[in-house]
Parts: sequence; C-alpha cells; structure tokens
Amino acid sequence: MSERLVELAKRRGFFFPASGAYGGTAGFYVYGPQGAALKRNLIESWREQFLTREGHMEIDAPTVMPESVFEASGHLDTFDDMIIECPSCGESHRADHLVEDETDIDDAEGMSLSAVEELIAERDLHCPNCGESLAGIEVSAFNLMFGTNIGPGSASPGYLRPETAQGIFVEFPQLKEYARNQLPFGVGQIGRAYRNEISPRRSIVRVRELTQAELEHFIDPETDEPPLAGVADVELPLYSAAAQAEDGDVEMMTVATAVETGIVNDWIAYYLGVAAEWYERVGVDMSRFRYRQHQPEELSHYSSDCWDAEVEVDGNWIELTGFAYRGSYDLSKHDEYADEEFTVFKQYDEPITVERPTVDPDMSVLGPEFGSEASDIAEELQRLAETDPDAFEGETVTVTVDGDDRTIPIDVTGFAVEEVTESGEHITPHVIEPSFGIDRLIYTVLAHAYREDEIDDEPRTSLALQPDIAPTTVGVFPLMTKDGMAERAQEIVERLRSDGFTVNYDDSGAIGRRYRRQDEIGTPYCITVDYESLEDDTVTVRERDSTEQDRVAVDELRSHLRSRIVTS
Ligand SMILES: Nc1ncnc2c1ncn2[C@@H]1O[C@H](COP(=O)(O)OP(=O)(O)OP(=O)(O)O)[C@@H](O)[C@H]1O
Repeated sequence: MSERLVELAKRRGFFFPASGAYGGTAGFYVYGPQGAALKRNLIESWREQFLTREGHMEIDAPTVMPESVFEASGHLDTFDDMIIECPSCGESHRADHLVEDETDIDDAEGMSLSAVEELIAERDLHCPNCGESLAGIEVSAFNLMFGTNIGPGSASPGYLRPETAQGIFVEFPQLKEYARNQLPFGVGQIGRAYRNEISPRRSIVRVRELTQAELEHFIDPETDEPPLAGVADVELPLYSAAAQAEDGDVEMMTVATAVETGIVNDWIAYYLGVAAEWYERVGVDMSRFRYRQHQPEELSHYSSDCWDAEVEVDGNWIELTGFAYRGSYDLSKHDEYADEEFTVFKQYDEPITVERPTVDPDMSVLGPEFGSEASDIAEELQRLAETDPDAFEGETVTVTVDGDDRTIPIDVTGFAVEEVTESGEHITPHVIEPSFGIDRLIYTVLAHAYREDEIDDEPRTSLALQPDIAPTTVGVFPLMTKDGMAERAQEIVERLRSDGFTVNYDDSGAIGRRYRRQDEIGTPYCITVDYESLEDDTVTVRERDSTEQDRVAVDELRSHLRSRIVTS
C-alpha cells in the first residue's frame, strides 16, 4: 500500500521529495497544498489538546544554537547512530537497522558498536545496495547533528537543533519567571528539527528535516501529582518490557489500573491517556496502535521510564511519539554548564531553623601552607557548607580547587555551627516529556485513512480522514456551468468560506470524476448545485465514506456541515 499512498501523496499534493529539479536530496520533503493544510490542522489540534486545554505555555525558539548548549545536553558526545560503509559501492547504512532487517533481532539500537560489528560478520550480512559482504567492516558512531558556523569564520560553531526540547531547557531561567516560580508548569514548542540521518527512508517517516511538537512538563517530584481523574478510564494498549521479554502480548488496561499496578509512572500514564484519546480523534486506527515500553538497556541512564506510541503500517511498527520521565537530568546539566540557575525556589509552609556550618572568611585560619590558594579554598568551603553541610561531619573535608582535590582538616577551617532560619530551598524540577513527530503522524493518518473500494462498479481510492483534520472540508460543484448554476455555486463557495470552511470549487469533468478527486484528498462533504437548486434553493450534500446524499436548504448548509465536521 505504501507505494500507492506515496504516489497519491505526490499526485494530489500531500507531499513529494524536495528539489526534484536538481535531482533531489534524500530525506527532504515538501508538503504540497493538501499536505500543508493537513499538517496545519494536526498541529492546531495538538496545540489545542496539549497546550491550551492543559494550560501550558508555548515558545518559539531559534533552530540554530551554539555548541555550548549541545556540550551541556550531551548531544555532541552521544547523539550518534551506528554507521557501516560498503567498501564496494560506498553506500552508508545504519548498522543496527541492517541487523534488525536481516535477522530476528528486534532491537539492535541498544547494542554496542562491537556487538553489532560481530553480528554482521557472524551472520555474513550483505550490502542492501550492491550485495557485497559487510563481514569484517568497521561499525562506527556517526553524530547526527548538522553543524554550521555562526557568523564569519569558525570561531563560533553552532548546530541545527536535533530536537525542539533544548530550546525550552536552555530558556528555563526565564520561563520559570513567567510561571512565577511555581511548579508544576509545562512549556511546549512546535517546530523544525534536523537530523543528518544515515539512511533516510520510507518517505516522510525518516527525514533529515522534521517537525516535532514537544512538551516539557516541570514538576516537583515530591509533591506534584498528575490530574489522573480525567483519564482514569481510558484504555491503554500496553506492551510492557516484561511482555516483550517473554514474547507476550499487548495488554489492555485502564490508566487507573496501569498506575495502581505500578507498570507505568503515574505522570507518563496521564499523558498516555490524554494522547490515546487524541490519537483516536485525529484518525489513528487504534486497533493498529500500541504503547511499547523501553527495555532497561534501551533507557537512557537518566530516564526511569519511557514508552513509545507505535503504529502499524504495512506490517511494520513505527514510533510516533516518545513519552519519557527524564528526572532532573536536563536542568541539572544546564545548571552545571551555564551561568544561570536552573532551579526553582520552593517555599516551605513554615520557615524552619537549621544548623549550618559556616567557614571563617579570615584566610589566616587556613594557615600559611595553603598559600595563595587560601581564599579560593575558603570560598569553596563556604559553598560546600551551604549546599552539603553533612560534608563537615568527619575530621576532614574535601573541596576541589582548580581541578585538584584539597583535603582540609576541619580544625583549621575556622569551622563553626550557626543556627539559621530558612524559608525554603532550591530544587531542580523533574521533567516529563511527550515528544511527538508530526511527519510520522501525517504519514500514519494518511495510511490508516487509505481505502480502496468500488462505487457503481468502478474502483475508487479515498482517504477516510477525520472531517476536522481533512485539508479540504467541502467540495462545491455546479452540475453544469450553464443556466446560472456556476454563479449560484460560486455564491455558496463564498458564503461557506466566510463561515470558515475550506472549500474547493470544481466545475470540470463529469460529476462522478469530481467526486473521485475529492475522495482522493479526503474531503468529507461535496455539494452539488443542480436545476432543482435554482428553483427551491436546496443542494445535494454527499458524504464521502457512505456516498449517501441529503437534500439540504442553502440557508441550513452551515449548521448542517458544522454539526458533522466538528468532532471534538
Ligand atoms: N528522522 C526522523 N524523521 C521523522 N520523524 C522523526 C525522525 N526522528 C525522530 N522523529 C520523530 O520525533 C519523535 C521524537 O524523537 P526521538 O528522539 O524520541 O526519536 P528517536 O527515538 O530517535 O526515533 P528513531 O529511533 O525512529 O530514530 C519520534 O517519535 C518521531 O516521531
């Protein structure tokens, strides 16, 4: 089906490879008029569901960021895929995908480079392009970020962001001000991200320039709880890590049960519930949908729970969204690398009195053996006294100055205990991240809506898209262009457009052909103006999937269509 879908997508203006006039560049696609409208509708629906209804903020940050950001985030060191290059034809392949495609191993991504290299040799896997054996060929790490220089020269390296999330984390010190320093709060961002994929494939499923919609929900893990009541009864198709390990099946479970049994983190479960309802509403076939938990070896070291929304298309499971509990990892890293504070001040209900070690700022107490370092050591000791008072409980205390550990006997530090009143503490929020890929969602919605059937003994192809997601909502046709029918149809077009409908006017070819054209772009309703319309001001309204026709007064078209199109 996917070839026919890709052919239809190109012919009808959903999507097609970019820069075709210059031979094309793999991994870059253009959304044509229908695709751009479909994408806009899906994004709008996401924004409404995950930001507006949840009361979260939205930002729009740059797509180019300096190297320091990606040093802190870890992308520079670890945002790698495994690459193997064919010595004969020179084609590069993603080594883990090669193993997954050619063996019964489902997840090679979590394996080490050497393990994948060994497997390729052991199973004598061949180049999918030219057939040459890849046994003994090195598998190495390839960083997926697109690099650039900011300004002339090479003094300021930068990167195209590989995900929208960093734009949110980096701006946390400012964003927390907008949230008045109160947890929990969420910030979303919808926009382009760039990944120099080794082998882009399956049209818009794996591209090098993609669109993501990401939400970072910042919480206090000790006190904040998700609003589970609203989604408690939502059924989740869960494919747990345990079920995967035992060759088990997907298990249907409500959000409430999933939380009770502890199979899913409660915050993740909340978003799995919200997303399951939303996916169904935008047209994902939920009988071909599951939530797959990451296996322990797949989890990033900082992530305690992670589930992917996956859909089946043409017998393959595709990852649509990642839902991750990221702990305090991202903010802690930026706190460590950047100059600002990535913490939130948490006010206690009542101020508390605590004993705090303090360090005499008079350097002389450190003694002459500490020489010119004395003031740096005293400063570090004071900082430690504020952040980790327990460090002063032994006979010595260790601080790091200029990269060297200095062990100082407590009795020379001028150490004293003071009683202080504290009204709160600085905490690093934890993060729950639902990360949606919009391109894969577009592909899925189209693939799950794709139908081939017969109407009046003629084959027809249609897209059973949800009415409020379809790029065009109404097609308007005059039966013939004569006797005032075209003019009447044009009047109806104008009226519907001013009512906010996306309308396509078509007066060329037989009516049956015009219906087929609209069916192929998923237009849910078509209106025909005929001779009767000129007499009694009624038109036929034909529904796409059933092809049933109603006779409706022109004055009632707006309410007739609205009641059928607005599903949420
Ligand atoms: N190259 C790509 N093309 C299209 N969409 C993508 C691509 N990479 C990621 N996405 C989308 O962004 C979402 C979040 O990104 P994430 O980093 O979790 O993906 P990922 O686990 O790296 O994906 P994969 O394992 O398929 O490469 C994915 O669920 C997917 O929908």
